[in-house]
This record gives sequence, structure tokens and C-alpha cells, in this order.
Amino acid sequence: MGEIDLNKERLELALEAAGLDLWENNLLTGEVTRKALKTFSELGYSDEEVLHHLDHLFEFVHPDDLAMIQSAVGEHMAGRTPEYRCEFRLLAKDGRWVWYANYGRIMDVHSATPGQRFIGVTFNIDHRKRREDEIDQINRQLAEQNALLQSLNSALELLAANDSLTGLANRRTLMDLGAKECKRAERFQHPLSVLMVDIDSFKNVNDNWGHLVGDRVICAVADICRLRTRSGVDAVARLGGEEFVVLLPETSVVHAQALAEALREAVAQQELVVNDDGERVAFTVSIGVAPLGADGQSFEQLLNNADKALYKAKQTGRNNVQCFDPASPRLRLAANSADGAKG
Ligand SMILES: Nc1nc2c(ncn2[C@@H]2O[C@H](COP(=O)(O)OP(=O)(O)OP(=O)(O)O)[C@@H](O)[C@H]2O)c(=O)[nH]1
Repeated sequence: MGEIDLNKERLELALEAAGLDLWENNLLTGEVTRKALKTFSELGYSDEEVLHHLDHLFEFVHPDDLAMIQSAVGEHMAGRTPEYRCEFRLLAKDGRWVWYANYGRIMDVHSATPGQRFIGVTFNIDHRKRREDEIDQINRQLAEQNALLQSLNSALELLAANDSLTGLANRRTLMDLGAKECKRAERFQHPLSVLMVDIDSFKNVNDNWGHLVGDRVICAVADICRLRTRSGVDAVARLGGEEFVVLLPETSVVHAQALAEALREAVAQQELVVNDDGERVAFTVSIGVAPLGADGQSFEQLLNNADKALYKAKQTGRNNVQCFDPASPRLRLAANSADGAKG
């Protein structure tokens, strides 16, 4: 056996071991000079069914992949790529689409008519492609689940920070915000006040009209507080039951008291229609006002002072605004005896 035949044998062996199928085409005439018979046999075709022209081979290629093959060949022909590489699907005889890769080179690139010897190999990449598809699908599902988790998280954060009936900040949010505002006011020596707002004789509303009407009254008071305060500056929170707190940064006690009066009046003027007969329920609020006092006062202390002023407003006949007065022994006395007495 001559050296050429030996080399040919060695090449065939190497191709077989690597799972490669050698082909050769003439791009100028379209003639297939060596057919990738192993590939087509794998796809279920007999040797006779594989014709000698590239146009016929293209009929086996998935329509979505044709343009990609033509572009890869064109790029290589034009000398823009050192070799031709492409991945595409071929139609098996039983109707399946199977993924293959091509790797080739124009051998006569420096001749006068390059393209007559376009040689390459085809190999099966179906298993890899399907795993890639699976991974893509898993990645897409993970991305969808991530997006879902993110929106659930935002919803949970909203639920954790807000009162579900009124949508106002809840006690936890208020305590965080209040502590920050106290520190800020103290540091920059700015005024800060709070209002503690409580619906008067609310038990009667529930007893006379039912809990649903009671809830509507709570929402009506919440709306008035929200609409009459500065959005993005003040904070309105529902402390629980029929009790609200309005946190007023940059607000002196005089201005806080004026706002409290305006809120009290707005609530007193509001009536809710409670049934089809057009019956109405009126309601009022009592409000305690307290300014941030001596250096280092905590938000809890500030709330406590507002609560004492609220107690005084209730004692004074309700539908009433009272200001915390640290110098008032009567207030202090009343507040002391009020601890645990007020609902
Ligand atoms: N409808 C409704 N009622 C509530 C809610 N939370 C608390 N309550 C009721 O609010 C009422 C509060 O009553 P009290 O603490 O006696 O106070 P009040 O009747 O408003 O009397 P004063 O505060 O002294 O004017 C109770 O009947 C509670 O059941 C709620 O979310 N919805």
C-alpha cells in the first residue's frame, strides 16, 4: 500500500473515531463531489436518495436555518472568516429535525476560481442542542419565577408596612419613621410635632350601625387626614382600632394645633350615608397635639405626650383639640391616672 493510500486510511480512521463525516462540494457548479453519506444514513436515507447537487441538499435543511448557512458560506468565500462554521437542522426520513454542525474551508482560495474545492465535515450535535434548549427553558422558567417572587416580595413589603383597611402606614412603619424624624429634628434643631387622633365614642358607631359602617368611618377619617397633610413630608399612620397618628416634620406646635383644628372640623362636617333609606351617621374626633421637646426625647415619649393631650381632649368633652403642656400638673395627673383607662 502506497503512502497516499495509507494516509487516506489514517484519515478515514480519525474521522470515524471523531464521529465526523467528510464532504466536498464545488460551490461554483453546485456539484456535491463527496456526499456526507454517514450523516444521511443516520437520518434514515439510502445512498441513492442523496443527490449530487447542493440545491437538493438544501431541501433537507430546516427553512429557518438556510439563510444562516448561506451567510456563513458567503462570509468565508469573501475571506472574512478563516473557516466556515454553522449549526443547522436536517430533516430525518421519519420527520424529525436533527441538529448538525458543519466545519469547512475553501481549499483553493488563492486560485483564479476559488470555491471549486469546498471541503468540510459534518457532525451530530443534537444531544448538546437539546440540552441547551432544556437549559434555556429552565432559565426562562427561573426568570419567570424570579419576577413572580419579586412582585410577591413587593406585595408582602407593602402588606407588612401598611394597614390593610385604610392603606395608611401601620404602627411598625410609624415607629421606624418617627424615630428617624426625631433624630433628624434634634440634629438640625428643627421643629417636629405629632397629632394623635381618636374617633369619639366609636363603640357606639359599631353598636348602632355594625362593624362594616364602623370600618367605613375609620376609612373616612383616614382619608381626611391623608388629604389634608403634605404628601411626601407628613406621615399618617393607623395605630390600631380607631386611633391615628399624624407625624409632622418641620412643624411647630402652633401650626400643628391649627392643622389639628382643621382636621377636627373637617371630620365633624362629614357624614356617611349608611343605608338605602339615606340614613346618615355623623362622627367626631378628639386630637392630642405634642411637639418634640427637650434634646434626646424619643419618639415613644413624644407619642406618650400626644396621648396625654388626647386624654385631656376626651375629658374636655370630645370633638376637641388639646395640646400637651409639660408644665400643667393637672394634665400630668390626669395622664398618670389615664394609663390603662383609655381604650
Ligand atoms: N369597625 C371596627 N371597629 C373597630 C376596629 N378596631 C377597633 N374597633 C372597635 O373600636 C371600639 C373602640 O371603643 P373604645 O375604645 O371604647 O372607644 P370609643 O367608643 O371610641 O370611646 P372614646 O375613645 O372614649 O371616645 C371598640 O368597640 C372596638 O371593637 C376596626 O378595625 N373596625
